[in-house]
Amino acid sequence: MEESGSRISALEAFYIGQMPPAVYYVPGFITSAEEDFLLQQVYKAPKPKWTQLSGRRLQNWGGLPHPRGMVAEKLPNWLQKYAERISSLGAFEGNVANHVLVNEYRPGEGIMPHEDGPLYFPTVTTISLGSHTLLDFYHPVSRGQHTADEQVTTCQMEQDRHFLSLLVEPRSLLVLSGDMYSCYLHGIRPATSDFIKENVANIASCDSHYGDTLARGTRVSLTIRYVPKVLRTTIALGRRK
Ligand SMILES: O=C(O)CCC(=O)C(=O)O
Ligand SMILES: [Fe+2]
Repeated sequence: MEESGSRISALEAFYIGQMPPAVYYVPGFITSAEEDFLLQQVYKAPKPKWTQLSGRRLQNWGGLPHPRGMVAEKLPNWLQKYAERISSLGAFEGNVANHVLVNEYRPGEGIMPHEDGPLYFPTVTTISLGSHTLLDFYHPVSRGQHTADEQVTTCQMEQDRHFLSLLVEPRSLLVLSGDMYSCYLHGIRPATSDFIKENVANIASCDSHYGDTLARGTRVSLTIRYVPKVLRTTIALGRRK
């Protein structure tokens, strides 16, 4: 489908204003039956497929992104279906997502503020399963020259750089592109519950309200992306006649 500038026209009805461009939040993107099925597939994966990190564990599907190019592996059908469905909305400018990270966070776990970096096409799409979470956005630490004065130091502290959050509910699709991908950091605090404050930019699209406290359960996220640089290592074999 058409995309104009950094906006994704098929998702325009789900655009979240009052934030830097561009955030799209689609509640109920998948059904409960699809959610159950996807969770079953995630937990069916062989144990070595999991990588344990401090604060979460993950599965990598599609190959390992690398500056010289990713040795691509075919996505399993249960992920390919969603890679195609999301790509057909125009999320990757006509390309089809070829990489999925599955992250599992138990209550109290999270992910440090980070940027997703240059190995991916600068749009990230996330389906959430099992529980909500609160995704926090941060201004980057300024790279300008500073004297070691106390006020500057304070402004660089994590809580001062946090400017907005998004509530991501189970079964939702979140799409971040443009400046929201390239200019800011995102992270998830290692908390067991979330208090919904005025800085939750998409609250009008959610089932919850300001002032609610939401207990976290185990959340599994599917982060579906497009890695443009792929090594075509299988071509020689494929051409043999
Ligand atoms: O679980 C999420 O929604 C965020 C995951 C994330 O930021 C990442 O994998 O880069
Ligand atoms: Fe990320």
